[in-house]
Amino acid sequence: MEKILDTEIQHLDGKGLGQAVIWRELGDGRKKKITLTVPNTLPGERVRVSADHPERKRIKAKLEMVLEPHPERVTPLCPHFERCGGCVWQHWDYSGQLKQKTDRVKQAFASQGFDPDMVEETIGMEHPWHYRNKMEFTFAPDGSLGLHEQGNFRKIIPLETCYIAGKNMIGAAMEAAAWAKEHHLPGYDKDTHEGLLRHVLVRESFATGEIMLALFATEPPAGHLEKAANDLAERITGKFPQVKSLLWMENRNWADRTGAERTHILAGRDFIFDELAGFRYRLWFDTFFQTNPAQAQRLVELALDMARPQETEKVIDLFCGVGTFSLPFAKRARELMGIEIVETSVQSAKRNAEDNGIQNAFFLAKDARHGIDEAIEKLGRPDLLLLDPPRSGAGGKVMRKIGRSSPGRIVYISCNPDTLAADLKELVPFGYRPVKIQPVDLFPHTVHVECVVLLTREKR
Ligand SMILES: C[S@@+](CC[C@H](N)C(=O)[O-])C[C@H]1O[C@@H](n2cnc3c(N)ncnc32)[C@H](O)[C@@H]1O
Repeated sequence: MEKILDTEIQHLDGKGLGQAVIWRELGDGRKKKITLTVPNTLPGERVRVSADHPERKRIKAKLEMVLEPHPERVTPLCPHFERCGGCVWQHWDYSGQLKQKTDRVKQAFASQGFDPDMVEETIGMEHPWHYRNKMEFTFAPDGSLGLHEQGNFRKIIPLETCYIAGKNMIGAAMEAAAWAKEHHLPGYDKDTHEGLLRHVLVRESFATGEIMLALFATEPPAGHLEKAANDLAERITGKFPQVKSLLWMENRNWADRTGAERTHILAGRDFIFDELAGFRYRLWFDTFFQTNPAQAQRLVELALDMARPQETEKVIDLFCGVGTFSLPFAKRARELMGIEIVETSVQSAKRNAEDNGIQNAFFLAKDARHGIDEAIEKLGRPDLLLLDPPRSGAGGKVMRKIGRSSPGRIVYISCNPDTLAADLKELVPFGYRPVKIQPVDLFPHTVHVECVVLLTREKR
C-alpha cells in the first residue's frame, strides 16, 4: 500500500539522508511514531513523499515534491543523481555542505567532553568536481557497465558520466563499456554465477597523467576471447594514450569482488606512477592510495605544518599504508618507523622510500597493536607519533599504548569524527590535549569528512 504524505525534514542521518517523523493513529486513541528516511532532502524542508508500508516503524520514503525548499538547495549537475548512491549531497550548495561537516565534527568532539569551539572551519575545494582518482564500475548481466543504484546492489545504472571522477578515466571506462556491447560479451550474474565480465577499475594520476584500467572477468583473455582482448587493447591505447597499464584480471571467486587469481597485462605495465606532495609512488591495482590527491596534499601539508618535525627527532607513523605521510615526515626527521598491517602496502612503502631517496624510513608489516611495541623497542621514545587509522579508529588498546609511550606530540588523521573523538578521549588521562582540530573536505557531495588533530602533553 502506498501513501502520500506532507511532512518536514528534521535532521540528516549518519548517511546524510533526510529524516522526518510522523505519527500514525492506531484507532484506540494511541499514536505510533514512524521515522521516514527521505533521500535528496535537506533539514527544515517541507516535502511531499510517498511511502510503501506506512505501518512500519522506519520507512524509506520517496521524495515526490519539495514544498518549501532549503535556501541552500541547488540543482544537481549529474543526470544519475537521484538513482546513484555516490553523491548524496549534490542538491546542497557546497558552502552549506562544508558548514554541515564542521557541525558534524563539533558534535562528535562535544559528545566526548571536548570543547567544540576548538574545531576550525572545514577546508573545502576551490573546484569540488572531478576530484576522484579511482573508480570501480560493475557490469550488469546484460553486459552494460555502470554504478550501483542507491540501496539496490542488484541494479546497475548504465554509465553516461560521473562528475566526481577524473574526466579521462571516465572516458576510458566508457570505451570499455562500448567494447563489451559491440562484442556482445555477457556480464556476470551474481545470482547464477554465470557470465564473463564483472568490473572495471580505473585509476588516474592527476600529477603524471597516467591511467590504469583493469577489467575483471571470469575467464582468461585467451582462446575465443583473444580477438576481443586484442581489440580492447587497440581501442583503449589508441584513444587514450595516457593508459599506461591495461589489465585483464582473472577472477572466478564468487565472493571476492575485485581480487584476482591471475593478472594478464594487455598493454603497458602492471602499475602506474603517481605523485603526491613532491614524492613519486607506484600504484598497483590493489594499492590503497588517497582518492582525492589535491586535498590529500593539503592534508600532508597541514600535518607537517602542525607537527613541525625536526631533523633530530624520531617519528612513528602508525597505519602508514604506502607511506603517504611517512616519506614527507622522514625527509624532515632523523628516523621514522612506519607500521602497517597489509604486507603488500609495506613492500610498496619500502620501494617508494627507495624510489624517492629516503634512507631513514623503516617499515614493519604488523598489526598496530603489536607493531607499536616493536617500534618503541627499536626506536626508543618517539618525539612525534602520527596515526591515520581506518574508519573504525585505532581503539582503546592502541591509544593507551600511545599514551604510555609518551610522545612529545601526536598528530591524528581521521576519516571518522566519532571514532576520532572517542580515541582522543583515551589520551586525556595521559595528559594530552588537542591544540588544533582541522576538518578537511576530501569527499565533496558526500557526508564524509577528514580531520587532522594536533595534541600536545601538558606538563605535570
Ligand atoms: C586510512 S588508511 C591510511 C594509510 C596512509 N596513511 C595513507 O594516507 O595512504 C589506513 C591504513 O591502516 C591499515 N590498517 C588497518 N588496520 C590496521 C591494523 N590493525 N594495524 C596496522 N595497520 C592497519 C590499512 O591497511 C590502511 O593502509
